[in-house]
Amino acid sequence: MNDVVLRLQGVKKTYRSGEEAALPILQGADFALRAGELVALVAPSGTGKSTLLHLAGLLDTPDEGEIDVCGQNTRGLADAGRTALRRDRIGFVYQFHHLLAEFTAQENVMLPQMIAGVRKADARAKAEQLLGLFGLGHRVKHLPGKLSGGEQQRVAIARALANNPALLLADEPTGNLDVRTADVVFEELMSAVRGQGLAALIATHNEELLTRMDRVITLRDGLVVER
Ligand SMILES: Nc1ncnc2c1ncn2[C@@H]1O[C@H](COP(=O)(O)OP(=O)(O)OP(=O)(O)O)[C@@H](O)[C@H]1O
Repeated sequence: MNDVVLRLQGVKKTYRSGEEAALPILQGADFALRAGELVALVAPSGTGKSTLLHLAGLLDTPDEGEIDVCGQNTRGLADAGRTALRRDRIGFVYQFHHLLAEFTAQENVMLPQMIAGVRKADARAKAEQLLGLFGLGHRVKHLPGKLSGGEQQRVAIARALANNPALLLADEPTGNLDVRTADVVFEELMSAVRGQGLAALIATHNEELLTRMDRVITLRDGLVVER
């Protein structure tokens, strides 16, 4: 069985803007992530962590190289195909929660499901189940502005898991929280990922959490290397 959920081969990405010198970030990156694997991406600021996550999440396209998600090659995939693959297979968690302020916690978790065509009652039940998993059963009707930072980030994680993705990508998911809350939320994120057998690639600066990951990778000279 091919259980590789994400594969990058020879991925290159250079930023070019106007008169400025071209900025080569990824220069032939290779990486494979298997189902059930939890991998940390730890690298100095500006070396391309977000770039790598955006490419893996099909939010941007490489200049060269191949990116496969769940065995599907994404080169030449039209926008609609990329959007569908992203919606159905990939969950994203960012440093800042990006919840919709005018929707309740529950509605925020329902939304991606309804976009994917899930019936409203089922989306609501799934949202309740996920929010319960993150200890927010009593907060489902709250607007994001009425939740603490840690609670907001838990809702964002629940939203990322709502469509049962095969791949979770997280960019400093607890970077905006105080140390103690960050540890608790990170722990919950990891147990949800493990519980659902997902593959996860998580960019983090938190060295203490790394012992609980399966592998740690870094970026060196535009390449992915094991740390
Ligand atoms: N859209 C863009 N256009 C031009 N340059 C960009 C663009 N996005 C990122 N960069 C530059 O590419 C480099 C890598 O950025 P990236 O955000 O991937 O780094 P990072 O490792 O995630 O950094 P940090 O840890 O600080 O978030 C940086 O120097 C950044 O300024």
